[in-house]
Amino acid sequence: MTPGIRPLIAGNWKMNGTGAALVELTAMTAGDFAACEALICVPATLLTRAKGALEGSAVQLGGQDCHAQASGAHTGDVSAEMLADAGASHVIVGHSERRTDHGETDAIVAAKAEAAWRAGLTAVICIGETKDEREGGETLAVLSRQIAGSVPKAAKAAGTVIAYEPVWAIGTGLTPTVGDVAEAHAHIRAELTALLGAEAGSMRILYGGSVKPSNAAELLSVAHVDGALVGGASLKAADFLGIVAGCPA
Ligand SMILES: O=C[C@H](O)COP(=O)(O)O
Repeated sequence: MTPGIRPLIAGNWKMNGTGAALVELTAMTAGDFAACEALICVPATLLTRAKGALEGSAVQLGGQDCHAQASGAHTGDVSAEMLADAGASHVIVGHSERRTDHGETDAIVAAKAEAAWRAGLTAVICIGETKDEREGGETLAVLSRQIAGSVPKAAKAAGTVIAYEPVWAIGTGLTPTVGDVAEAHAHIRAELTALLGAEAGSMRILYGGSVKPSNAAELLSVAHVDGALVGGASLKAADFLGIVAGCPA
């Protein structure tokens, strides 16, 4: 936690969910969000129906990626403006699965963050080291490089969230030690401050990678951990709300 920052618990459904999954969203709306903000990033095919399911609730809606351009000949892509039109308030950019599966570079991620702001969306910019990079002692250097390349200098706390996701912790059940999380988040805050100045002090830094109800409270108690980006455990309302319950009161 960072004093003065309200935590954000963000779910990322990845390529999961058809209309039948909307019952989980409806169930999430009954949660107690007194201690945090909540966000669910659904597949693009579900955005409009998810907007309906979340109507009137505190749970915000996000997309999982956007193209850097507003429109044009980019078959299969979705622009930030389209996400906003469908009811999204946030979009994830630079998730490691996009960086790996689609060859997204830091420069592409930065362009997507700027596209998100152009459309009035909050950009959730993902960074994180691979297993090989960690074992090679390169974690902090990788984070520095990704921040320098993926976070535009115009980033404002109101429209930007940083998500630290060690790639080797995603979907594996493995998590870094609390000490390792604390070191990484403190380093990210320092690098953001060097890049953005005072604006960085109120920018949320989320932790992602095998967050579940049983470890949420411990992870969320670490300094500079201002919420979580949750994959698998965001697919079921009971698990997601169990993580929300881990937010310090
Ligand atoms: O975007 C979410 C992350 O990739 C974490 O996924 P996970 O919670 O399934 O490990």
